Amino acid sequence: MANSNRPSTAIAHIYRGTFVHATEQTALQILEDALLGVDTEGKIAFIGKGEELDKLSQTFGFSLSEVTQLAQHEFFMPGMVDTHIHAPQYSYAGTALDMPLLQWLNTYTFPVESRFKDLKFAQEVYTQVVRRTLRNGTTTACYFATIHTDASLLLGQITNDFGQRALVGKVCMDRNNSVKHYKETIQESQEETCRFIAELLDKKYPLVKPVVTPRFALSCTGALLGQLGAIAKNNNLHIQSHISENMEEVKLVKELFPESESYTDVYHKYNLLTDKTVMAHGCHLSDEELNLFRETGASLSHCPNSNISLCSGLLNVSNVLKHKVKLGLGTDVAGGYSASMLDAVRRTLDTCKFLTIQDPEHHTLPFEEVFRLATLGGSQALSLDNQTGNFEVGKDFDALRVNVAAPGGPIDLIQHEEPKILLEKFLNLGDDRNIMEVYVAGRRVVPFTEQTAE
Ligand SMILES: Nc1nc2[nH]cnc2c(=O)[nH]1
Ligand SMILES: [Zn+2]
Repeated sequence: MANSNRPSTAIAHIYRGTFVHATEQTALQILEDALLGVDTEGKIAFIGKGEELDKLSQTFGFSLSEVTQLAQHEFFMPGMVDTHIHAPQYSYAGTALDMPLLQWLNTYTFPVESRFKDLKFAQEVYTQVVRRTLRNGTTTACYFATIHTDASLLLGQITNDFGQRALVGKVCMDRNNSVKHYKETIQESQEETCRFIAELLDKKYPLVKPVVTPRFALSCTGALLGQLGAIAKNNNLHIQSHISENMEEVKLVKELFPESESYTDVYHKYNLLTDKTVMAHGCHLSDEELNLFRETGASLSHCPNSNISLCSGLLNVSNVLKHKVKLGLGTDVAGGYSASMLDAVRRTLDTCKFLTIQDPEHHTLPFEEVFRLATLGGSQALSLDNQTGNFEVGKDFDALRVNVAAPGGPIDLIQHEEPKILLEKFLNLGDDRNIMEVYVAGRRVVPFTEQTAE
């Protein structure tokens, strides 16, 4: 018999077990013996209690045999959001960490990135980075590509093929004094950015969007920054860049843009600080600059592995949160040597502890708060929190099925642990062996399918 209250979209999957996620109100909410239904469009249709099974099955029209039951040491958590990662730099991840930022860019980064004119090389590296990040639980990634439009479009295609949610940016830079062949004229940068945006949007990939990407103030003339601000505004697009990562960089920005009051003011002047802007690092921002972030709705991406590896600085996360600036975590491959967001979680906790060692008054973040940053916080930082970030009815089902006791995995369970302890163990000790399945917008994207396998 038809149920008159039945929702119009059919239910495709129902899961029963433990769900952990963050909300606006609580950094960690644990739902034990919960039921979650995903509709045929990949959206969360309902979240209820196990005891409501009969009622829910009638309302939503599914049979009890369709319910997938999680095992004892399993839980679902939201997919993680990498708010800052350089896809081409994956080619040398884990190496070249012996220099500070500006020397590192000139010596390693620019020569490698200039090779991405070669689409075959780009295809190889971009396929590997998308596979690796997905397998490690990154359901959403905000990518820098290179200055090459066609290779950047290819990165968009690869993320779409694998089913990863992504913002993809063709890098813009019309200043480069050290590797002279790796830069554009202002006209090329502007025209190619427009071509990149138009062609990527034309593909109508459901989960992949373009992001306007000035590399950073030192790589761009004021005129280019102004044009990119206008392009973003006219097309209502996301913006990403770097800010205040290292002291030498901050000093040079002051010299290059003497008319601006601060590094943040440089971007603000050129309309690059909006509620769809994410800036990486921000280690050396003043409180006034953080206020400007809050006022404009721009967010920060905290990239602790990179900040430590390149000796750039230590971001005071508590101070950023105190200023109510939106904050997510980023791997910043390859300044950060790990492409795993679990590493970003751990390095975030380490950085807080370094600050507490320096000043015992410094408030160390609980792991629950860092869990929130890696999931909901990241989605907010990318202004994608109406689609992803936690388990709310109406959002897309972006999720990791975690088995803390996965056979052959890195975690030994000695006692009968409660869900909060299982999550803490996974965040501190787990790896991709514990991530049994990854879902993006309701579609299972890990394990890889025949189409996405090598
Ligand atoms: N970490 C990092 N900082 C940057 N600032 C400008 N470009 C880069 C980059 O590629 N990596
Ligand atoms: Zn970066």
